[in-house]
Amino acid sequence: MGQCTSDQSVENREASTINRDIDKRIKLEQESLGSTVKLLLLGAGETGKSTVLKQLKLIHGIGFTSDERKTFRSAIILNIMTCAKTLVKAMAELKIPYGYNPVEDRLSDPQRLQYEKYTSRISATSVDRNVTSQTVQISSDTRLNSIEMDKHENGVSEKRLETVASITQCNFVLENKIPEFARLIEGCDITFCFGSENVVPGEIVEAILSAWKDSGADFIPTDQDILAARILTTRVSDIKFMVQDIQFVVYDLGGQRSERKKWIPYFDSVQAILFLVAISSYDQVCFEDNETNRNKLEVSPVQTHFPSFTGANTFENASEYFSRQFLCLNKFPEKKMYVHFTWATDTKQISKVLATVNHIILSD
Ligand SMILES: Nc1nc2c(ncn2[C@@H]2O[C@H](COP(=O)(O)OP(=O)(O)OP(=O)(O)O)[C@@H](O)[C@H]2O)c(=O)[nH]1
Ligand SMILES: [Mg+2]
Repeated sequence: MGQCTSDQSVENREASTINRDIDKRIKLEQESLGSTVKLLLLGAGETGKSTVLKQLKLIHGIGFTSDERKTFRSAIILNIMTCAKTLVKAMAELKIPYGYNPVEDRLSDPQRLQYEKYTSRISATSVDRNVTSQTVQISSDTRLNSIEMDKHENGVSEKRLETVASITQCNFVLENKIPEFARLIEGCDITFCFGSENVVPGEIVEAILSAWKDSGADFIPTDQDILAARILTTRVSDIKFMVQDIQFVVYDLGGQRSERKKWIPYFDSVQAILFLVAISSYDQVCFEDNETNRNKLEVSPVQTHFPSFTGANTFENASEYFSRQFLCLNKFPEKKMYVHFTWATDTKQISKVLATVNHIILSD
């Protein structure tokens, strides 16, 4: 009995020490939460939320670990291959020859516009839905090794199409297929074909393929390559950083329809929501590059998709119109809404916007 009592008092003492520790931790967390600014990155899929999170890592000096770079490397290769599949299909359907040079070989205007429209949709339609943070992986699978490459083929061939299709249909990257893939699309003007606004812009595809030829599997993506990489978010990730002695925590949530049910628990004690919209997706064309934009606005006038838009079909008018559409949705005038136009993949531009956002939050 005596033994029992003494055991109980030891247990009680231990329990109360643990309780005290827990209370202390909760108090500390509450104190630190008091000076924490919580932000959510929300918006539909492929609007640039994860890109902004990557930018925050760069801007606040956190950067990417070598494991992260390896994951992005796999994602980039898979992105390129998936885009290439669409590209090769488009070239076949529109009868655009390999070796096509957009400057010297003028396509007929309707053919060119149709092609531009087709390739500008690559980002929206052809990204492999299986490229998620969980599934990106490299495999040296040799099942497809027997594919015979038609290296010296000129012009579009069924065989070439089939080869790209088989290389890209797997849910993982066949690393040993990269050099073959590089040869396969050697005949087309990659920069033009991929454009500057697709999931992986042409310049990056070109750089990656040439790096691959030079360094084989040693290719490590740069920060800019990583900003262009597309990995669909299925896991919430966050980043913490300090601004003027205040801790910011930013959550990146998946924007695909199936992911949006995960948003609800994150609304507690949120200071601001950064809601991202891809302005180009009014019909899946790009707004960022002035020259291309203006061409594409001609192909796909805003009024066709938004009949209430009555202004001249210009970039400025359309931007102003979309901004008004969003501001009108605010049902709570005491809650302020600010609209910023930016390009999430451009670190300089995005850091200016984020500085303004921080300023607004801290002065409220
Ligand atoms: N051209 C252009 N591309 C962008 C921009 N922002 C993001 N991208 C690209 O668009 C693709 C999708 O961007 P993400 O940041 O992964 O999109 P997300 O909103 O996180 O998408 P989910 O995770 O599915 O919700 C990536 O390949 C980015 O590089 C932009 O402002 N301009
Ligand atoms: Mg994302």
